[in-house]
Amino acid sequence: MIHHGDSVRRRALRHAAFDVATVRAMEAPLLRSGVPLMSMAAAAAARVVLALLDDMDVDTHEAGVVLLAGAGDNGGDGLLAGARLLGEGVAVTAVTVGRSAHAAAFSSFVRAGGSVLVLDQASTIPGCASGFGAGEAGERLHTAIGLAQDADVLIDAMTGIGVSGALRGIPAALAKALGRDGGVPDRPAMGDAAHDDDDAPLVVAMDTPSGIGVDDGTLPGPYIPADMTVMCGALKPCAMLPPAAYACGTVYLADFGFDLHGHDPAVRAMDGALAARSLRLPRLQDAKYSRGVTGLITGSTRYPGAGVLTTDAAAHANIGMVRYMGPSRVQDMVLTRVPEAVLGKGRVESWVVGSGVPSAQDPQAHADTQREIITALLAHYDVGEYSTDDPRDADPNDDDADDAGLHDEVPGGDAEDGDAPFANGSAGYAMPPICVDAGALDILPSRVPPQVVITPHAGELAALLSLRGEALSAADVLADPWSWAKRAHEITGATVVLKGAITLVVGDHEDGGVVTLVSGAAPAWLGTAGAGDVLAGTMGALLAQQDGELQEDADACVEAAAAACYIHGRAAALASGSGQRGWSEPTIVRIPVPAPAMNAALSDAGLGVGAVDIDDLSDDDAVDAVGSDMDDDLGMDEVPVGHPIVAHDLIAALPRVVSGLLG
Ligand SMILES: NC(=O)C1=CN([C@@H]2O[C@H](COP(=O)(O)OP(=O)(O)OC[C@H]3O[C@@H](n4cnc5c(N)ncnc54)[C@H](OP(=O)(O)O)[C@@H]3O)[C@@H](O)[C@H]2O)[C@@H](O)CC1
Ligand SMILES: Nc1ncnc2c1ncn2[C@@H]1O[C@H](COP(=O)(O)OP(=O)(O)O)[C@@H](O)[C@H]1O
Repeated sequence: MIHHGDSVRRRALRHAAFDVATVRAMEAPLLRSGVPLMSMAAAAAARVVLALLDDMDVDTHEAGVVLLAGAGDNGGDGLLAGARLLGEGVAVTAVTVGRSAHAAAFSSFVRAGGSVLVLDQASTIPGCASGFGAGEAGERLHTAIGLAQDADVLIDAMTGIGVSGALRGIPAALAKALGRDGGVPDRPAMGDAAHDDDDAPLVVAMDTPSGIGVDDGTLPGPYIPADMTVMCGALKPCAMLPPAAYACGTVYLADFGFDLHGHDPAVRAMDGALAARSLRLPRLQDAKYSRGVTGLITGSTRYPGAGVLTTDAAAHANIGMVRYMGPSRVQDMVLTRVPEAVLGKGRVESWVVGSGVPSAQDPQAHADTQREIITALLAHYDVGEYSTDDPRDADPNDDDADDAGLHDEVPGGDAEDGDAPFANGSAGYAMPPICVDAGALDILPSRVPPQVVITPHAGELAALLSLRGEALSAADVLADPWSWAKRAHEITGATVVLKGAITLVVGDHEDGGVVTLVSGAAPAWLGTAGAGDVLAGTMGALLAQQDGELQEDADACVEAAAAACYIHGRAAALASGSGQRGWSEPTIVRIPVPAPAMNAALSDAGLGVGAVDIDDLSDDDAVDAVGSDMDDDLGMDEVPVGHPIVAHDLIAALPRVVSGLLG
């Protein structure tokens, strides 16, 4: 729940995304009281385009802008933005893609001197050609594509939050020719990332790139990847969720003053302040045990390095001690790198299992004792079968592991004082939090409590769900990661961390339902072998320093898991020196609401609020007031590229990230 208060609201605007129904509910009171949202959106977009032209060193009087205008209010926003740009001397051509166009916005555009190219044969736009034959329609489409390709800037205002499903008809044909037919934008992440093809126009999307899944973050068909998106009023889920977030480019959020109070976001993004809440500052009376101990059953004779990386990462992520369990060769390697690691069983506040352990498909799996030990441990987290009933109603003592006598075999228990935390058949809900990674994912019990955090990448999530009856490939998961992460949480009960450039964390909400946090703090240099092992170790450390709260507080599981991802990402950023990120918070473009007298005058003139004539807003009311939070220079070329890193660079950076967040 977002509460009011200016700084809270501004942070929420940057870090909370609301679904379309909620955005419509937030805009409704403003529309009812006559606030000219469309003009404000247009002013913000025009401001961004002018700053972009300035950044490109293109004189406004020599600039060519093509605007793809749909028939709805999104097209209206674009047409009014076009009128604004015409007023600044920019040559703007509107390509109308629907049968109609927003009447008042269209007339403003034409009166401002804009050129129009109509594509729909059945167009009813006043004063424009219509009823032309199929041949001419094809020629017009061809002309529009050529114009768009030659433009300095292409404004995509075909569809916004009113889109339903994949683009069809003329918008689909344009998107196919000018953009992509599904799939993630194929661009380098680094350097002049926003624009690696000097001949193509820069694309500014109005509210959302046309054709993307606004509420679910999918790319269901043709769309035009945007270099920048000027989002109206509040972020939508597509601005945070992969793969659609990669199609939004840099996001500028036009702040209309929506009251966020009482509206739950669909998705939230991690930031440093939220991550810091999951870091435990040492207390005066602390010793190594009270700062948190993580036990690791990771690495194997086949993949020994994962034992080293997970243990080393955990030891560097703000806890008091690490315990390592694994084959003797790996133990030796761990001790060489982490001499402070304690070998063998003992009391722990969290576990990390599975990194570097062969999965069932691996020919070596049967020979690996790590799998057996992990299986025995995980049996203690088994809280029953998945059903549509509340899993917490399951009998916590109905534990097959007891029958199998596995409790005696489970590593752990307190070697120092004999007080084994889970050797008494206690309920899975009371077990220490555990990160289940890589090779342990296929031995996850059917149903586990939320303090079980699973950390699959797309391929591993597909395999996990396939074992539970969903026939799924990695490509399926990558195409709709949020749905599949939610499905995995629903089926297993675990807190799900689906790794990627934007990592999704899905878990239980304290009020019931599901909560989603995203973290995209890392540059793409993080895609390197062993990075997942470092995340698992970091996760274990974050889970260990929650003073036992995770067994009580489902929200805290999601936050601690997302904090680990964020800290891991920040470590990659620090280690690589790169300014590129999987996800960046939007720049807020503040748009003061025009004076009530102005609104009254507009109403008197019979102009519906979504149909404000651009001429009725003075510069003072809109355009000049817009730039207060936005630099003229968009700084597109100034993001440092950084350099490649290896997993150990990440580990070395972890303490500095912790200190930066706590400081
Ligand atoms: N939130 C805010 O505060 C503010 C919101 N504002 C703006 O309003 C926008 C929402 O406007 P909206 O409701 O008119 O819908 P919009 O996005 O123009 O789409 C409708 C058009 O798309 C078409 N279409 C749909 N699906 C399609 C498909 N698959 N393939 C092809 N075409 C498809 C559909 O065609 P039809 O289905 O009718 O044939 C119709 O023409 C919002 O995004 C923002 O820009 C600002 O003005 C002010 C503040
Ligand atoms: N393009 C990218 N940008 C940012 N982070 C990435 C990118 N690709 C992968 N990552 C991150 O790198 C890590 C890779 O983990 P994983 O696939 O398990 O690797 P490994 O098995 O080699 O350790 C994850 O934390 C993931 O989020």
